[in-house]
Amino acid sequence: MASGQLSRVEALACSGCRHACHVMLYCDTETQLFGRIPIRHIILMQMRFDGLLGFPGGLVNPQEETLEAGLSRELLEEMGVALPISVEDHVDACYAPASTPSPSSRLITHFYVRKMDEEQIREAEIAAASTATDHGLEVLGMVRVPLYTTKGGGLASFLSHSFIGNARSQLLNSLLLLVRQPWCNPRINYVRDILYSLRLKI
Ligand SMILES: O=c1[nH]cnc2c1ncn2[C@H]1C[C@H](O)[C@@H](COP(=O)(O)OP(=O)(O)O)O1
Repeated sequence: MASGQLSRVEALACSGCRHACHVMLYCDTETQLFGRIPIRHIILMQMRFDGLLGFPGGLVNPQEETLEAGLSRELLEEMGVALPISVEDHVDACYAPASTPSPSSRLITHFYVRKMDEEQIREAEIAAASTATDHGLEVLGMVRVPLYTTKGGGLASFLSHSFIGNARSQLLNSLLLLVRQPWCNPRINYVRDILYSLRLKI
């Protein structure tokens, strides 16, 4: 485990720590941009009220509910859909940079990754812009991550925006996990190629 990272159990053992849970929802897709650029995956992020990009989710109090139940509750508010999140979807927990001198009140950010069907992703996008109570308030809109390069743009441009907390590294680490899955289609090596071409440390 990399330094600063915690297991779910270690994170929950921190008495007094605050916990934030966020999730990367994604699916495979056959659709092509301009009918020729494969999109391959739809990965959902959101434009937050503060103008920063992040993943759906929020603060959870483990004294009152499980991390996963709290994350599902946040998803209902932000995306208008009740998506069950399980412990198996938990991929990472780490301390957020300290904003207070007291280590016991530090924020731990938990990250989940959940694969869905394309139909479910599309339904969630529609609900997020229609029935979600946070729409236009805490959440200005869902955005898809462009997983390709275009002349002067694509993933590189997306990554040059401002992200909340460690959301940018959560995205990059998840992309790398995605390409390392044994079941992964070799086509997906394009992600590794893109990250190399961006000279990102991977
Ligand atoms: O996407 C994220 N990745 C990592 N950390 C994040 C992300 N979004 C927010 N955060 C951090 C920074 C925030 O202060 C806390 C709480 O998150 P937030 O979503 O703003 O919580 P509420 O909706 O206010 O419950 O987590």
